[in-house]
Amino acid sequence: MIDGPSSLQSPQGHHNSSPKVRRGIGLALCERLLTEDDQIHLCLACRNMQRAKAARISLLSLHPAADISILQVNLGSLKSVCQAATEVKQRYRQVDFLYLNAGIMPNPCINLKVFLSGLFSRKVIHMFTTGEGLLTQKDQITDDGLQEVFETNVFGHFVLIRAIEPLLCHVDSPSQLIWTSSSNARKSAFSLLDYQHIQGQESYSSSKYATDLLSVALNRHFNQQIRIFTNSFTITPYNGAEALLWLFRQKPELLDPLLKYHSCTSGLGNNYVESRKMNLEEESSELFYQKLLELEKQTLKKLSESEEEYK
Ligand SMILES: NC(=O)C1=CN([C@@H]2O[C@H](COP(=O)(O)OP(=O)(O)OC[C@H]3O[C@@H](n4cnc5c(N)ncnc54)[C@H](OP(=O)(O)O)[C@@H]3O)[C@@H](O)[C@H]2O)C=CC1
Ligand SMILES: CC(C)=CCC[C@@H](C)[C@H]1CC[C@H]2C3=C(CC[C@]12C)[C@@]1(C)CCC(=O)[C@@H](C)[C@@H]1CC3
Repeated sequence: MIDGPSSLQSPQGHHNSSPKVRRGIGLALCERLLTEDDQIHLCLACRNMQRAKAARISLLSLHPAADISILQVNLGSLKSVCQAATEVKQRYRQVDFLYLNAGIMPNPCINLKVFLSGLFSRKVIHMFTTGEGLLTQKDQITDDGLQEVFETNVFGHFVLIRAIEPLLCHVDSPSQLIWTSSSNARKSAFSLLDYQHIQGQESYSSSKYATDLLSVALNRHFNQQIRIFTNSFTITPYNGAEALLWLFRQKPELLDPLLKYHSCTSGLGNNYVESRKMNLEEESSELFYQKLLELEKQTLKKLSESEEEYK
């Protein structure tokens, strides 16, 4: 099984030999999965090996008998994604659960006007749970020539899924693909004509809506995977992992691919999962899927040509 990257960081943010564990949803999920069943094999796919090792040590301190391995992957680099996929195919015959957890929101900037008017309106709870229209981000371009938020949150995952497809599609024991979206996903922030969100300033909202769209198309094409979402601004990573853990226990064939599963916390602090219909059309999901197949073809060709040049 592969988990999304763990969230670990040294106290000052730079990497040293013993980084402090920064607890994100990925690590909280691993802890909860092992508490549920410590016989599973966990593979932590992380971009930073120091943090991955520290995450492994932290998990082993709680579950000494656990079987945990690590793998390097930077989702913002197609070369790294392809190398990771090759490594996965060498190591495993099947992946039962693929949790796609990594997601970035670089340089967030709060719109104070929207925040203050939201604070004194009836939409205050909606604002705090979805952050709708509250934040803008400054995106940048990766070495692959793609928008960083799009490549990290969407395209890197997409290429990885497709590259390890043979390990996911076993007829007798289908795999589950669980992809973390957000309640910040917004249709109006996304455009099929600008799916990388080059022109706007809400790349995070756009990328999470793209995740929702893709999950529907992936489900249609593979019919074995499911998609998930972590709701609202999570008070703790433990709460944020609620829906992810709940999905671990579900039979995928009983889940509706047009629903999103939200991790929620009540006023009394109890966690629960709520499903809500996604605001999307299946035709758009298919169109987007086809566009990504085309982009994958182009970018992988460019990558292999540049690798040939360096030989
Ligand atoms: N926190 C919240 O309120 C909510 C979060 N979400 C979503 O949940 C997911 C996890 O969020 P959370 O735990 O809060 O966030 P964190 O920032 O704590 O964790 C995100 C993880 O993604 C990893 N990552 C970032 N970029 C890359 C990359 N290029 N390649 C590989 N891994 C990468 C980071 O690795 P590294 O340790 O190297 O930085 C980090 O471990 C995200 O997808 C987020 O969008 C959704 C709704 C609400
Ligand atoms: C300036 C003061 C006093 C408060 C600002 C609060 C915001 C920083 C905060 C309110 C709602 C939050 C939120 C998110 C980020 C931080 C807020 C805007 C997210 C956008 C984080 C990532 C997600 O995926 C969303 C679900 C969150 C929605 C709510």
